[in-house]
Amino acid sequence: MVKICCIGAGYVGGPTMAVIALKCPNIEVVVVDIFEPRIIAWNSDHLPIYEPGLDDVVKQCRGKNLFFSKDVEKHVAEADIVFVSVNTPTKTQGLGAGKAADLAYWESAARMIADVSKTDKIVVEKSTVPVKTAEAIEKILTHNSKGINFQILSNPEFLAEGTAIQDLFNPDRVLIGGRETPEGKKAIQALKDVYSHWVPVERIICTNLWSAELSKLAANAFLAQRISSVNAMSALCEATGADVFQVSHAIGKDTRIGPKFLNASVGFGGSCFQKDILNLVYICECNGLPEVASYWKQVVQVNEYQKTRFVNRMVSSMFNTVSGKKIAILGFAFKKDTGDTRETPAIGVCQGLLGDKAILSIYDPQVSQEQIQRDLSMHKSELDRPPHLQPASPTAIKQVTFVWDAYEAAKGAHGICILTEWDEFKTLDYQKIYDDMQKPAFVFDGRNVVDVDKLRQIGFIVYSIGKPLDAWLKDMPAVA
Ligand SMILES: NC(=O)C1=CN([C@@H]2O[C@H](COP(=O)(O)OP(=O)(O)OC[C@H]3O[C@@H](n4cnc5c(N)ncnc54)[C@H](O)[C@@H]3O)[C@@H](O)[C@H]2O)C=CC1
Ligand SMILES: O=C(O)[C@H]1O[C@H](OP(=O)(O)OP(=O)(O)OC[C@H]2O[C@@H](n3ccc(=O)[nH]c3=O)[C@H](O)[C@@H]2O)[C@H](O)[C@@H](O)[C@@H]1O
Repeated sequence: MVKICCIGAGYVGGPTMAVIALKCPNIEVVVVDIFEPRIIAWNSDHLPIYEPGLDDVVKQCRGKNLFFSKDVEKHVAEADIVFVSVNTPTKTQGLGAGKAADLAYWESAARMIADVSKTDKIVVEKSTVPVKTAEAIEKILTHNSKGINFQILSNPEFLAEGTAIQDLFNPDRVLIGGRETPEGKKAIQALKDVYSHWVPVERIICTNLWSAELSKLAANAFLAQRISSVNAMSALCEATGADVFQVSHAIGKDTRIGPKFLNASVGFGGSCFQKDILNLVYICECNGLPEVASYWKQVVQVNEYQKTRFVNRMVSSMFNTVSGKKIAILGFAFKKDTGDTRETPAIGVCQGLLGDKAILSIYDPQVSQEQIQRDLSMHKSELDRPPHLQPASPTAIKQVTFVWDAYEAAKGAHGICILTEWDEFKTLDYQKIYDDMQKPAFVFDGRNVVDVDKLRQIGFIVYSIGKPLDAWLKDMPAVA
């Protein structure tokens, strides 16, 4: 029986390995992690991450050919294929701080693989890494290899959170990069054999190592670039009376452009877009390509601008101050159908409002109070670290309360601010909400989920990104 071990039981390692186990009953899959609470949760009825369909997949194979363990070394030693799916956050100190990927967790995993291995292994880069990482990993493995043959493959993951199971069941493509030697080709074939249990062969793309590594960074950069492009247009729409929804629809009908990823928003979030683009920027700079670097950097800068613009719009609409005013924050996760808050635009928006002394009442159906406290009180560099390296208890912020209901959040509020596109926000009883709010009552929709005309009829002053402005907002001072 082929044995797979995956180092890192996070958003990628957990779901990806669960699907491999489900689709390949003849393969034993063990997911290992140094953070014990996560392993305990994977072995319980309350999985550590919320992902539609995941519970079902895990229930079907856990204990049969899918295992979660903290015994990292034992399972790595026994495996034929070792996936490495550990954190690769942005470096916060030293050379390349603020841009380069921090490969410390990857390096320590590689050293451990070299130490404990007694048989030949295929080591698979599942984490998103800078192009040429495989070369460094190869050096670590071969310098300590005691004659063991390691083949390194790059197999970047393209799943999106909230649709991870669907994406894994039916991927647009699986990408495998490897050395172009006979041993490299054999290793590529071994991994291809795993995926071809359920992925049509024409969707399995095999390349050299560097193309696979760079394609992952490029894919995320292209996706984020589309969002920043449409968000840049949203600012122009507000200034001119055009409607960004109509503009997106019109341009998306061009088959060369396509309709996806053209939703204007308060900004993109998630653990990867920003870090991967900054990493790309750093690689360009290191390769003497400053113009290419500054092109991609602009994607992140427009994203920052969009969040600032949103906060400024809120404050200026509400008589240029939100000091002492209650604002209901609906949604904190970086997108719907996940409880993940990494790099969520909600952090920047809430911090902006708190900076102007607002009182926030936050509701999100999947994010815990503790997580929100951490996000609002801890420094970004602390949040990017693996869980076992984060401070245990965050400082509570007095101006923030947490509620488990959108109506409760909005009671007595001056304004509502929608930061995640949860479906339930589309169907709230906005008349009831309006009746319970201070007047004038404002809605700031950072995800374009509400029916603007209907809410204006109720009496709300509505700001919806990239939509023609309410007469009230037009009279307010210009925003950054
Ligand atoms: N979250 C996502 O949707 C996607 C993430 N990626 C990439 O996948 C990688 C992992 O991301 P996530 O799963 O989101 O991170 P995560 O933070 O959810 O999981 C990483 C896990 O690795 C563990 N870990 C770190 N060092 C370890 C070590 N030496 N030994 C054992 N366990 C260790 C941590 O405790 C943590 O549980 C990153 O490189 C990311 O860029 C790629 C595609 C999608
Ligand atoms: O490398 C990764 O981590 C992953 O990053 C993204 O996946 P994810 O961040 O989970 O979610 P997306 O659906 O891409 O959304 C990212 C952010 O962009 C925002 N977004 C998305 C689409 C859009 O049109 N507008 C928009 O503002 C979302 O609300 C969210 O905040 C990519 O879509 C995945 O292919 C990739 O594997």
